[in-house]
Amino acid sequence: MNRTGSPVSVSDVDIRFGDFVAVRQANLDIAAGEFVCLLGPSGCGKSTLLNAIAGFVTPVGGEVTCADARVTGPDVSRGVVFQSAEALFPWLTVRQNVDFGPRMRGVAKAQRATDVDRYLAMVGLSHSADRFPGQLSGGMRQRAQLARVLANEPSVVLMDEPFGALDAQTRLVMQVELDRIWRETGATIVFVTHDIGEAILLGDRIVTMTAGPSAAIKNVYPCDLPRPRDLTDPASAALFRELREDIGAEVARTLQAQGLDDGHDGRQRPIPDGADRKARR
Ligand SMILES: Nc1ncnc2c1ncn2[C@@H]1O[C@H](COP(=O)(O)OP(=O)(O)OP(=O)(O)O)[C@@H](O)[C@H]1O
Repeated sequence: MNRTGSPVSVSDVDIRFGDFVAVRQANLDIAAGEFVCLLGPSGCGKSTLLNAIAGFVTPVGGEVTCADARVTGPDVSRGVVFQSAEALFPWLTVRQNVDFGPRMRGVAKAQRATDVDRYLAMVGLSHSADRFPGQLSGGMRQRAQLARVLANEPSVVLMDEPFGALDAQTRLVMQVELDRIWRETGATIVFVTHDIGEAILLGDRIVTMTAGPSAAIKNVYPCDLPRPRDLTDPASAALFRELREDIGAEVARTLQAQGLDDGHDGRQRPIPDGADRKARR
């Protein structure tokens, strides 16, 4: 990739949908080349904040800047990888999907061929270049989506639960691969997830959000554990517990607001004696 990562700045951002306040007063400075994970309970506003950075959603207050330029709409310099691989064009092969952006941008054919081969190799899809998306597994489709985004040489890659629909084993492989690809490209990555382990495996910083409506940035956890990371090492396990308490408190607030409070506070409780034990086996 020719471009290096760009810094992103979210300043006093308020986002509304009609009367509904989705995000309020969000502030976050992301350094060039940093990997930041946005973590929070379902429906809190992670995707909404990511969409504001992408330029799909316009804040009603504050601003988002990328490389010091105000974000006013989508741009190829900020590539988005979605959870659903339906973002791929089903009528094009993997190679044609990856080639699409550079072709639209008028990159010369010979250059495109070299670049597309490079990105397909980077995501481990060289052998499937001539297959159609419908002929790929879920993990392969997400690799293809990532290659298609990288082919546009973005300085910022925005990922919205990209591995959320994958089985646990494939997800683990993809997390390791993404860690490697991020280091190879130097892109800034903002990654939305509700999976605490995934955030610890990937993030330089983990940003938690409060439950919505009016979601706010709650805490920022620096994570400088050596890579590749191991969730079973004591430092990771301690961070996992801290994050579980943080997110658990927000889940409890959501349940309370919905009148569904079960006393859940993010802490592990002992398994009660009796019949309940059977249900948990
Ligand atoms: N286009 C929209 N119009 C109206 N409300 C919206 C719109 N997009 C999102 N919302 C609302 O904003 C809130 C935040 O949604 P968002 O998708 O950002 O949450 P999330 O944290 O990404 O959730 P999940 O983890 O379940 O994907 C939700 O209450 C949602 O219903």
